[in-house]
Amino acid sequence: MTGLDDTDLSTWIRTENKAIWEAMQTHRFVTDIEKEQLPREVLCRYFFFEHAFVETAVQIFAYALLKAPGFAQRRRLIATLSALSEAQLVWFQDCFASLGIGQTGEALPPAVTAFAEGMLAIARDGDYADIVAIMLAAEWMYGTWCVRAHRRPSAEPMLRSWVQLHAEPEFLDGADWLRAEVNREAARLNDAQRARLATLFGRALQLEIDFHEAAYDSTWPVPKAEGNA
Ligand SMILES: Cc1ncc(CO)c(N)n1
Repeated sequence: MTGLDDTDLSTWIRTENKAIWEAMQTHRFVTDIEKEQLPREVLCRYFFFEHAFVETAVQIFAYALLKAPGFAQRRRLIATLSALSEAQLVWFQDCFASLGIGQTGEALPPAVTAFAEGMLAIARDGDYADIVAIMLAAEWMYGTWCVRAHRRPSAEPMLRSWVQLHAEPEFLDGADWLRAEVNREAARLNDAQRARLATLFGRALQLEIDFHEAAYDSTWPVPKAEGNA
C-alpha cells in the first residue's frame, strides 16, 4: 500500500475491496428490498438464518472483549454483547411470531454455516484488529444499504423494523466505533499487516454475499410455526 497520507486505514481497506463491496451493495437481497419485491419466503429464510447467527455474533464479540487492548474497548463491547443477547433476541421473538416462523431440526445451508464458522475462526485465531476489521465489514455494509433502503420504508412491518434498526444512530455509532478502532490500530501495523486486514475485510464480505444468497435457496424449507401451515 502507499501509506495513509491522505486517507485513513478503514477508507483504504474499503477502497481495496471496492468490487466486492459493490457486489454486496447491489446484491439481489438488497435491491429486492429497495424495490419492495423481496419474496416473503426469502425474508423468512433470511430471518431464520439471522436469528441462528446471534449466538455466533456474541462469541465473536466475546473474543474481541478478551483480546481488546484496554478497558475502554471492553466497556463498549459489553454494551454490544448485552444488546445482542437481550434486545436483539426479544426482537426475533416478535419477528418469528409476526411472520409465523417456527423451529426446525433441518441443518442450516452450507453458506450459512460457512459464514458463522468463517467469521468465528477469524475471531478465534486472529487478534483484536482482525476482529474489528471483519465486524466493520459486516456493520459498515449493513449501515450503508439500510440507510439507503430506509428512505422508502417497507410496508412489511418486521422488514421495515429490521432495516430501521440498522439505519438508526445506535447501530451507526457502533459501526463508526469499529471504524475508529481500525484506524487507531493502524498506527502499530506495518504495511503487510494493513494489507492483511484488507484481505480479511474482503473475506468477510464474500461470506456475507454467500450468506444472503442462501436465503434464495428454495430447497431449504422455511420452518412454519404451529397453526401457520
Ligand atoms: C449477516 C449479517 N451481517 C451483518 C449484520 C449487521 O450487524 C447482520 N445483522 N447480519
